[in-house]
Amino acid sequence: MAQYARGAAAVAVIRLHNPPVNALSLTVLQALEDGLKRADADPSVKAVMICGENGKFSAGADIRGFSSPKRHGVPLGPIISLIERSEKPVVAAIEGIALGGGLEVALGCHYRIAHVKAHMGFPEVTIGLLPGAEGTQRLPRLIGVPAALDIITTGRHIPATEALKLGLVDEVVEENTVEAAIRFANKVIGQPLGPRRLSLKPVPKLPNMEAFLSEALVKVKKQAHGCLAPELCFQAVKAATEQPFADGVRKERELFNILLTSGQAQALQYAFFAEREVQKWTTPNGASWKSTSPQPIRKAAVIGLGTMGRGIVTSLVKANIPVVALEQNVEYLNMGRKAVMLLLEREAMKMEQGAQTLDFHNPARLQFTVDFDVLHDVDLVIEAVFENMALKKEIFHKLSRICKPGAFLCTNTSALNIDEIASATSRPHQVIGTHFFSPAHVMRLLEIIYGHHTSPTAIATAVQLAKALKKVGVVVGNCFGFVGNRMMFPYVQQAVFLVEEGSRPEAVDQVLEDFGFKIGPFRMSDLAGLDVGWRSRKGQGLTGASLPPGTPARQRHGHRYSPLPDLLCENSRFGQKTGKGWYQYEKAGGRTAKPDPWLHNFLAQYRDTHHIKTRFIDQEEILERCLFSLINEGFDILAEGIAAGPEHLDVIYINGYGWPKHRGGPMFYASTIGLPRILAKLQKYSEAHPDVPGLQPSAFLKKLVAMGNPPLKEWMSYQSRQSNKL
Ligand SMILES: C/C=C(\C)C(=O)SCCNC(=O)CCNC(=O)[C@H](O)C(C)(C)COP(=O)(O)OP(=O)(O)OC[C@H]1O[C@@H](n2cnc3c(N)ncnc32)[C@H](O)[C@@H]1OP(=O)(O)O
Repeated sequence: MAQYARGAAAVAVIRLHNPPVNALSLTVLQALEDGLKRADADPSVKAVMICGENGKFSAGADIRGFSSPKRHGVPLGPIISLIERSEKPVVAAIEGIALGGGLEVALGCHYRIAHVKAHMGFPEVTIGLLPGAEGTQRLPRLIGVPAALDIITTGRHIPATEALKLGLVDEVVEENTVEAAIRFANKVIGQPLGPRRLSLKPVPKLPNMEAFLSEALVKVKKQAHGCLAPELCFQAVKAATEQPFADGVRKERELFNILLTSGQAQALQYAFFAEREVQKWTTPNGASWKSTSPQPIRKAAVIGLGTMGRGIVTSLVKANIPVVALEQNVEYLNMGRKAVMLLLEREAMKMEQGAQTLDFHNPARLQFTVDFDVLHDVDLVIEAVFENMALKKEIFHKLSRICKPGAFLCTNTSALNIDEIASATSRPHQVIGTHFFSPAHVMRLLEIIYGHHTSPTAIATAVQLAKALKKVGVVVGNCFGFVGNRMMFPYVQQAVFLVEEGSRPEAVDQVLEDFGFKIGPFRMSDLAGLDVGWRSRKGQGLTGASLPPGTPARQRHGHRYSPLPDLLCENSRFGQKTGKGWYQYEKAGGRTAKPDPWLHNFLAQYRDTHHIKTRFIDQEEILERCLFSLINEGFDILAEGIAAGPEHLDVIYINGYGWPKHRGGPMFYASTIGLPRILAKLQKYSEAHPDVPGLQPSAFLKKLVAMGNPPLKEWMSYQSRQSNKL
């Protein structure tokens, strides 16, 4: 609701009230409208001030309302017009946040006063919509087209200081914003309101508007990766430059309705709530976020300053957590220190532009050492050495001797068994997996893996750490590859099989990039380094010296196997770092992938050698075999209780694996395709390839189809009460 009260002297106060973020539900809007009418009708009221309860102006429309079958339009626009038409000055007092419809309310007001710590923005684009309560028409009139386009098409939040520079707010205050706004309202009583009504203002002209808009459109499309909302946001702002306000509003409404019914909005809104849902972690044995408090992390350590360790140190420093960075010898330490300092300098430059500072020259905040004993007083250690079980166990054994009793011991691994690592310590309950994604100071995902003995406190602390690092932490169970990589294995395997059968890396990548992945599986393998998987396969005895003599080239343990990635490595083609992999690059370390005739010849010879009849493979088969095998693995993961729900898999894929967010994650995508169709296609492909287990439909998928294809929210109620395999 919105509370109406009389402020000092002649100012009426309307306070938006809908915890926790004062979302503009229908009740709030009704109360806002009633408050405005009451103030208008009361001759003793000379000005109105609108603010929000609990130090937050408003996070905008109630997002859940967009998927409600009853709601299709936005009733907010007419209320904003009502505010703007008021004959009494209306002042917005912006504290905390004014987002989406919240900012649109503020734009309807004649004046805006913001607290210095407040943030504003139009994040609608991130949930597949556009500012549909006349925001696309008012903002360019207030701050000009370039700034408005940037804010509306990116959805970024801007701090109050930037808002002041742009002219979005009239004043920024450090004191009590509500009191400042009431004082301000008293001062402007009686001043003409015409110039303050944004709908009456012309959009500021640019000398080269047409050229500016064409360039801006190219940029917007390039960054959209198939997402519709940024381009429609652009179209709405463009309409403001071409049409009078009322026609622009009509265009905005038309574009808004296209987005609302596009399916992408639903997917993005699902992703918004899924990200919040996974914070409320639970484990199959009943531990949960509700009953567990995290321990404070006042000091942390990182072991290993390779690519991952460097990014993790940078993340911790950015989060203001004092860090000890440890390497095995002085030579590696110096290399690592240089690389970390470079990363931090770059980050500091970015942060200074946003008026924040980064303190990393102070040894009390960042210390480099080769001495394990220095770790005696840290609260948490993140081991980030390369994937070698023996080495990790040796390190954990040492840590369990040196670290203080309460310290948590985290391992940054992408696949190794957390329990085996924990078994090397005397405190397995404090051991937990923290799988960072590269580059670790950029990527948002942190996969948090609990082992058999991991305590709920260790989980809660790792989740809290993720939050402090501004990452999204997803808690999952322990199995080979955990959730993300386990689902990735069949996907990459299918991509390689498709190339064996007649496709080309560039054709497979193109299909998946057209689907919306930032990067296809072959480009991704080249980027990550083909030697990483090669080392892992050698460790598993799938290739290399430990392979028993006489093992068929294309079979392992009775299942189909492709030696193609191993053969590339044997030819020293490790991907970007060597300038050759599935593609060729301009030089070692180059980034521009070009199809490689050498590889095409090599594939032709390979197929001849193994008597594989080359066939044409269409886009549908490429897409379905890659995606449906990944989704199929997801159903097994859910059935085993490795993840608490499909949202977890989706959040992992969106934030760690470049899955297009506007498709809502693999499991949401499966729900939109329909499980019966996925099952039928998997059945078809597994009949054609009976030696590929990844194509054999998961029992849980079959069960859900048999239960009538229930909505995603209900899937887990059909999972038998089976805890994960540990
Ligand atoms: C046309 C379209 C119009 C007019 C619109 O206004 S569309 C909505 C535009 N606004 C947004 O997209 C804002 C979305 N919210 C956020 O970005 C963040 O929640 C926040 C910056 C406002 C606060 O972040 P934080 O402090 O980290 O808290 P949470 O994100 O965890 O949120 C707290 C709970 O509030 C729920 N929430 C937040 N915003 C909305 C909203 N607009 N509608 C409905 N519910 C909202 C959020 O889900 C959290 O609740 P739980 O999930 O924990 O139950």
